[in-house]
Amino acid sequence: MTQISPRKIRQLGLFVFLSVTGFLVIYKFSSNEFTNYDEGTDLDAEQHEAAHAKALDDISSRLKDLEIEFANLEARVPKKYPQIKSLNYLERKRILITGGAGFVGSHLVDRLMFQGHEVIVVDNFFTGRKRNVEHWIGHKNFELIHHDIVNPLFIEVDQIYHLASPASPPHYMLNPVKTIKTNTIGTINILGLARRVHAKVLIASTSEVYGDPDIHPQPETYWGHVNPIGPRACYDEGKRVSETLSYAYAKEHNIEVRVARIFNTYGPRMHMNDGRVVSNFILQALQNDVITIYGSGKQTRSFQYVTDLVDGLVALMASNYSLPINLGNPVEHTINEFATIIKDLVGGSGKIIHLAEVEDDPQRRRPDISRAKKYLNWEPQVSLAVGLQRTVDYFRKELKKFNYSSNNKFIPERPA
Ligand SMILES: O=c1ccn([C@@H]2O[C@H](COP(=O)(O)OP(=O)(O)O[C@H]3OC[C@@H](O)[C@H](O)[C@H]3O)[C@@H](O)[C@H]2O)c(=O)[nH]1
Repeated sequence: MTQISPRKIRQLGLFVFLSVTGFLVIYKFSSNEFTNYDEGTDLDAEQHEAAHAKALDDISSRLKDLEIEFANLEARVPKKYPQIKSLNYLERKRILITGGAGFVGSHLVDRLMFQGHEVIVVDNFFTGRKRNVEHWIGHKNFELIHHDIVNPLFIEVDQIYHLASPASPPHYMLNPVKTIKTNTIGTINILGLARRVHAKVLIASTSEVYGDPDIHPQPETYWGHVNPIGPRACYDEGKRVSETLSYAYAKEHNIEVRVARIFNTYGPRMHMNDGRVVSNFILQALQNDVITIYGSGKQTRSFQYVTDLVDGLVALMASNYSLPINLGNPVEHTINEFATIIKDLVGGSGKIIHLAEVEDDPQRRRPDISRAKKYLNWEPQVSLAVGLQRTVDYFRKELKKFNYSSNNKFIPERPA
């Protein structure tokens, strides 16, 4: 497409503006004449009004045409993109990210785009959002496809990061059958694609495969303690099948798979409606609302900042290590402690309260990251204090946008 400079666009805008104004002046002038002439004739008022209405219709349809023309011209103004590395033909890869418009996916998109690769995002926008990747839309290295991976996909790629699935408990519990389909049929479709085009594939699994663990911290060799018919089963069993499928395809069809078991992750671009503990507590504190702990608050979690996870995912894809690898931050906190950390960081006058506990809520969770350290030379770099501050800043801005369009308080989501 021909590129037009912003200066030329401004000139064209001015031209359109002058044309419309000129048109209106001429119309006014001629309609006065018409009225004057009219006074001296037998034209009745009805004809007179009809003539005016027609002229107005003509003007408004011409204005619409000009608006469309102007929008087309605007679309041709080259967009400013973040600076990316330039890779030669051999180094540059075509990389598919399923769920690439989601929270984690979009940060991975940024990383791979900055590295100079071609990135194709596939998302059904169930929990992903266009605005997470909008800064790349139109870039020659970037493509966004609205597609649900429950349906097969036919494209040519070198690598696939398979991240598509709702990850927050209230979201994956909302439509459990769909969550199972995404993690089973969706994974089959992705592994089938990897097989056809000989792509290396990384499957995003989860710490939830360990269920409510009776081994602590959790090494990858632990087989887990999962309730197969509980409310979380659609996700944790779905991900377990996803892992099983990966190794079955690797064995039977000789494809290269990588499996990341992702522990609790937080950071900017989490949805305000995410419903997980980090976004809920921050949003509650920012709005001087009560901070809602589910159950006793003695359950523990270990939180990793999203860019640390992205480092781990990219290192895992690049590695030769094919068994599952935990990616998480081993610094562990009770949810009670975490509520106090957020309250101290954000301030806010809301009390910390306890609500009913969530069914099958894992009581302890902390990754053993010896494998990641040994095989990927990876460990988290961003402290909780730094990561949380960035996340609080992000949600503060999001709330401002929300309050701009609504005067209501934002109420974070809860599991059903
Ligand atoms: O408002 C809240 C939200 C959550 N919680 C509690 O905080 C803890 C963490 O809950 P979250 O919803 O953030 O996340 P969970 O650890 O239950 O699940 C997560 O685990 C790992 C990831 O792979 C998944 O994305 C997600 O399923 C739980 O004990 C939960 O009950 C609260 O006390 N209050």
